[in-house]
Amino acid sequence: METKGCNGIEHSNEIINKLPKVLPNHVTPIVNSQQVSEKKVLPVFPWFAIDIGGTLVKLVYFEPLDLTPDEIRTEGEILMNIRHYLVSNRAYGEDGFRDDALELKNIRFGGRQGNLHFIRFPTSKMSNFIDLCIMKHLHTLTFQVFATGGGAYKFEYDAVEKLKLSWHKCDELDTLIKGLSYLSKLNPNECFYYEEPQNEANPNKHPFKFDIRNPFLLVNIGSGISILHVESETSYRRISGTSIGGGTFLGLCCLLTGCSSYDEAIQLATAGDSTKVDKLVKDIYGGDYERFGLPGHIVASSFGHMNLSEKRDQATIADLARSTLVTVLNNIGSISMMCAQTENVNRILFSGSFLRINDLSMRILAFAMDYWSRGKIKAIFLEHEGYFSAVGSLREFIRDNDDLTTTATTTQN
Ligand SMILES: Nc1ncnc2c1ncn2[C@@H]1O[C@H](COP(=O)(O)OP(=O)(O)O)[C@@H](O)[C@H]1O
Ligand SMILES: CC(C)(COP(=O)(O)O)[C@@H](O)C(=O)NCCC(=O)O
Repeated sequence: METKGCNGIEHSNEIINKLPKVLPNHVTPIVNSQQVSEKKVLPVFPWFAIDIGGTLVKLVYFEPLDLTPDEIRTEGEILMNIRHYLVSNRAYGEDGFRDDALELKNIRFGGRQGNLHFIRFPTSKMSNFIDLCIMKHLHTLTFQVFATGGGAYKFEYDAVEKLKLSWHKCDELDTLIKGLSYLSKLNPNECFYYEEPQNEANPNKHPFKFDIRNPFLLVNIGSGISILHVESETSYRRISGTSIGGGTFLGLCCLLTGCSSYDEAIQLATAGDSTKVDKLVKDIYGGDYERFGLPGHIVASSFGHMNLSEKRDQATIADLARSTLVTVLNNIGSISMMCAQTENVNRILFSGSFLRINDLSMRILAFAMDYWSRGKIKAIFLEHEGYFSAVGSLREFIRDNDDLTTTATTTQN
């Protein structure tokens, strides 16, 4: 027999059988034995946090490796069940995935030793996920959940009324910086840049030694885009934003090419040629527009060829996908550049799941920042792309304020 799974997809019984059976509710909130220092009382396990975004739900789970005999007795069964299902699988039905390449092994988190796991599934399946939790009593594994992203608000009623959870909402931009602060210190390879972004075969990727104490621009490319001027770990302003983001790329690609997933859209874009679709400066000038420093190879008009039927006939779906990507990137690039210049910063960090499996976009952005700033502004990218808010939320859960002693100061643009 097949059963509706985590994301509304079919699970085989084999997987369902691995799911935890009804387990006692964790009725004790933040108490317990995990006293790592005299001052710090940590919550009971399991430790996880959720970021419910406009497109993707990101879930992080900390798997402890240093359980005390006491914890094994009280929490061991629950953790074994989670291990069985979450940690030993890479896919959960058709839509849920554990990004095992991103797993951080044997790290120190909140004074404990363990592995940090990264899991995602589409937000459109969130209701199915809640139903699955009810059906399989998954919500009884924990007492409280720390949630961030717009869905922390949107799904609050369901979480509280249907799952009977103590639901703690965290702001997605506060947690974004909190997560970035933690991972960039923990992981020496977290931040990186391309020395030769135009060299497709070897763009020369290097780790970037990032110091969060110097001001920088953080451009979070999710469904839409938020642009933050971060002055330190405890102070930032959301200076701008644009609705033309990752959701726009994916939505337009689905419309124009008939593709049905982000991975497919990126594959198409990688194979395509945007110059078949976009009108370049040289298509208009026959060469460069020298007087104002516009080289012939840059795009004068995105999709500018598509008014002509013969050009439309020549353009493949891959070309359309590539042009959609380049259009979105040109917009992100020019807004980011303007913001960096206005705010007088020379580092732009790009985060968000739009950059997942998207080396092409990172190279395009890196080249554009370098070219238009004449080498003054550096584009920096992040290995854990869209997971920072979830990690920041997990830090909120364990009240890890080692490097963020107060809630960040924020100002709306
Ligand atoms: N598996 C995926 N499914 C859908 N979109 C994806 C996927 N992987 C990457 N993306 C891209 O990431 C964007 C969402 O980024 P994310 O940072 O998770 O934002 P949000 O928090 O709004 O969900 C999508 O709009 C899409 O461009
Ligand atoms: C509303 C949002 C903060 C939600 O975050 P997301 O789920 O897209 O990561 C973001 O989509 C955004 O900043 N949009 C741009 C809105 C604007 O400034 O025009």
